[in-house]
Amino acid sequence: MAKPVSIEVWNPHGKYRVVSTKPMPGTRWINLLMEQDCRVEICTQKKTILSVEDIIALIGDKCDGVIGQLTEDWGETLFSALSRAGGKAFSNMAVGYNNVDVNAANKYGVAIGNTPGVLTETTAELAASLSVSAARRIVEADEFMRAGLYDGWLPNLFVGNLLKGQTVGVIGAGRIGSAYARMMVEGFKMNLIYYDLYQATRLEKFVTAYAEFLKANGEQPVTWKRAASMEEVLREADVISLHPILDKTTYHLVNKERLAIMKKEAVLVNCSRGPVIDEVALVEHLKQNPMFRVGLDVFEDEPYMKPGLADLKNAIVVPHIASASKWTREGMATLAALNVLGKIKGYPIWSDPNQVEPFLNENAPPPAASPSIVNAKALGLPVSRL
Ligand SMILES: NC(=O)c1ccc[n+]([C@@H]2O[C@H](COP(=O)([O-])OP(=O)(O)OC[C@H]3O[C@@H](n4cnc5c(N)ncnc54)[C@H](O)[C@@H]3O)[C@@H](O)[C@H]2O)c1
Ligand SMILES: O=C(O)[C@H](O)CO
Repeated sequence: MAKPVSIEVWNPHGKYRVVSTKPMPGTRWINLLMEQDCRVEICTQKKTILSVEDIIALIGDKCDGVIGQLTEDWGETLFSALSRAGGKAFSNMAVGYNNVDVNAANKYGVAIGNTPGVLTETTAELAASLSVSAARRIVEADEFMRAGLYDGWLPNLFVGNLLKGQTVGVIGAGRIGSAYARMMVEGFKMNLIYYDLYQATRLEKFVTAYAEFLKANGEQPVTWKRAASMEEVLREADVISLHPILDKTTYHLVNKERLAIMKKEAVLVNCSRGPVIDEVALVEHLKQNPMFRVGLDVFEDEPYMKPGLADLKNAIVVPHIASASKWTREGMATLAALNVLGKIKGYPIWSDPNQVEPFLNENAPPPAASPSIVNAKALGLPVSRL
């Protein structure tokens, strides 16, 4: 039997019981739920990653919906517990939902929400920051200064890579991959090569138009290419950023063999999910190739790093903060709450989960719809006509 968990309660007499497994930024999400007759219970347990047993205790005997986190294992056990408690909806406060067994949710008729769009630019900005920081050795240089080692300008001090005119490679050119590509192409005048299962038409159009603009101004135009294979990107690009979803097809997408075909001075950035890279192979590659650099926001066995990674100067490591801007995190909380609320209230599903702005406007009530339910089709949920 799991120990009781500590909770904070809002609107104790609300008709519907909604549980959030973590305190989330902002108060709009709480207010929106309370306004619609929800009693909101927030787990305040001082434990970063809740176990399945902790969450079962939180769900209790009656629970209409749960807002959860990407660190939690939402599978058969939790969906059956939620269903027994009368629950109809679960939403991750994240766009990625590789921690959720959607088939198990379908079996119990539980709608699964995620939070796309609101974190696209914030995440792409961190990927761009890691790219520049790795290319220009910013973290190493900062540590050097703080250690009191700087005793004057030197021609060879922390020499890194120029981005302008080099090639940026994007693997997974969806929402975030495309936003990142635009930042690197427009901001640093890099050429683009990308690999995705689908054609990124809007991205291609953007780069074409930007190239024409540069040409008209007498500057060298940028170029783009959709690669036929991932290997082509790895071979040709100087900076490579990974932005696919994590599934069976992307697990260890970057492995020992693929690292070996990359340029010796390439920069590799990962703001997707840790297991997309074989981290043991990466540590070995970094040791053998000191001019190869990485910027990592995510790790294979989060919160842990593979042995040796933390000692390497050619690795920049940050703790899964790519979506951590105030506006984005508050927006993620709002979207997650509205996903759960929408299902409880029997609202339809928003027709385009890429266009979630109407839900984020603080000056107007949100549309009567769930912003993004990933198993809407499987559950036969109606789509909003708004
Ligand atoms: N580090 C963070 O804090 C953070 C923040 C946001 C998102 N993410 C991760 O980023 C992922 C992408 O988010 P998004 O909003 O851009 O999603 P998206 O669905 O818009 O983009 C994912 C892209 O990956 C492509 N893809 C899928 N399988 C592929 C394969 N085998 N090879 C190449 N491409 C493949 C898809 O076609 C799609 O274009 C999320 O699933 C999440 O895991 C991480
Ligand atoms: O998938 C996501 O949304 C991230 O990992 C957290 O923002």
